[in-house]
Amino acid sequence: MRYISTRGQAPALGFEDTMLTGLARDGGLYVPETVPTLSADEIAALAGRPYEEVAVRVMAPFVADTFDEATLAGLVRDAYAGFGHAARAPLVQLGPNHHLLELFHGPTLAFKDFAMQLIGRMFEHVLTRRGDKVTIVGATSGDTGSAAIEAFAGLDAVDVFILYPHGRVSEVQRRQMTTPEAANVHALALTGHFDDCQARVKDMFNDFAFRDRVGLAGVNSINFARVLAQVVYYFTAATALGAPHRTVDFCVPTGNFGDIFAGHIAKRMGLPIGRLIVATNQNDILHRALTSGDYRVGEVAPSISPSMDIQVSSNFERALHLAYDGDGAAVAQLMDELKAGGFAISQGALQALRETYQSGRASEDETSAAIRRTLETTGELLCPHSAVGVKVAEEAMGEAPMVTLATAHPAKFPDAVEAATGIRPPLPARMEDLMDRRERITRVENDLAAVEALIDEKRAGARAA
Ligand SMILES: Cc1ncc(COP(=O)(O)O)c(C=O)c1O
Ligand SMILES: N[C@@H](CCOP(=O)(O)O)C(=O)O
Repeated sequence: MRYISTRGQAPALGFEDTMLTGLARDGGLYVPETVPTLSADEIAALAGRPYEEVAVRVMAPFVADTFDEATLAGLVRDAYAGFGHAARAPLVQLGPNHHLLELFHGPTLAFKDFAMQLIGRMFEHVLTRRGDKVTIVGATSGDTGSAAIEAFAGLDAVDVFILYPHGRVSEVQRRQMTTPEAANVHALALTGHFDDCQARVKDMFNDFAFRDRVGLAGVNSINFARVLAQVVYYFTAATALGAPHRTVDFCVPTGNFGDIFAGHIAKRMGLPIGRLIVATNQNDILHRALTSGDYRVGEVAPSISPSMDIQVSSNFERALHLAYDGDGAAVAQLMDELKAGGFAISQGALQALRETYQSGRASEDETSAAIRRTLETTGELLCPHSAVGVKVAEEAMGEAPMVTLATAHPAKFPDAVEAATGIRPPLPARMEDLMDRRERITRVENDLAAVEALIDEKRAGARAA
């Protein structure tokens, strides 16, 4: 399996180097050159199987040059052993044809744990074999960062630096990042919003001198390994609802477009997904782009679903690469235009996108109302991101069963949930002292040189200790 850059100018790589490389050297994102398919019989055989078994069946063809099946199975088993639900990603019925896929039973209470718990182990395995060490940099609007810090804390072969937007994540998210004591993990509070954090991370990858000197690696969905691990739950959910004999729709709370792009990969593998519905909050650039064909960046407006407060949606580049039939030069041109504020999607590419994606948005009031309504009608307490998904899904219901992804636990966003319902969701017992733990807060300006200097300083400090 070879992976190629969406911009067509970087060398093709195998899985191992794709995972360790992060951003392609031409600024693009790695995607599989061809997507392996599963036959209808192979998909049918996944129904009712344990999550770990489905994970191995789905991922093995993508990673075969790096992990044999037995090794992959071991990593997968260990990755999900700490999840708080035997099904790992249980389905809960919300209505006659509407199901919620609960993706928040991992250690940091968000869907990011599905990928991060696994790639933490993949990195450790590969780096130990190579005798190598890397510096991971990541950008977070709250959940990627906490999941990465949990997954990589204490590993000898990695230093981790996570940029989060100062004052724009929930207190639980911030404390999950700032209270771990392991010396190799660092949360840096950047003055700005998530797009600034993500832009500085990409700048660091594009600063080849810095990149090569510190051995830069990424764990955002820049890294295709992240997306791959998220493909699995589309299979467990759809087969539980009758696939491959029935088509299933998915509604996905969306920001950086990684989770929904994982659904696109599942569809290309042969899973009969009807519609992939992009659900955005008031930062609705993706909804506007799919509706009008114009992808134009506006101000990031803070919302009660802060993890989706994103305007420059990284993985949309991967969807564009497919929609432009793999034309790297066309994608590179659009990304250049994006630097000046936005771009128009060609008619052909827009049509191709709309064959897979539909979209909707939820305002702040609609999100709160969805939390309240869902509690009253089903007893399920939603986080605000999942509520955005439920609201959009309810408006888009069709003939096929609908699965809305519940991307985080309500206890990560207690203020928004309490404001909507009067109920303040408690943290699980193992985290109940989170609010009493000591925080390490490091501020940094939104400036590439300042961020790189801070990372250099902390790495030097760690080496001296
Ligand atoms: C809770 C939650 N929901 C939804 C999203 C959006 O997912 P994606 O960025 O993959 O579109 C995020 C951020 O990634 C998130 O943390
Ligand atoms: N919502 C995310 C933003 C980063 O997304 P990623 O999937 O590219 O890591 C977060 O919680 O950090």
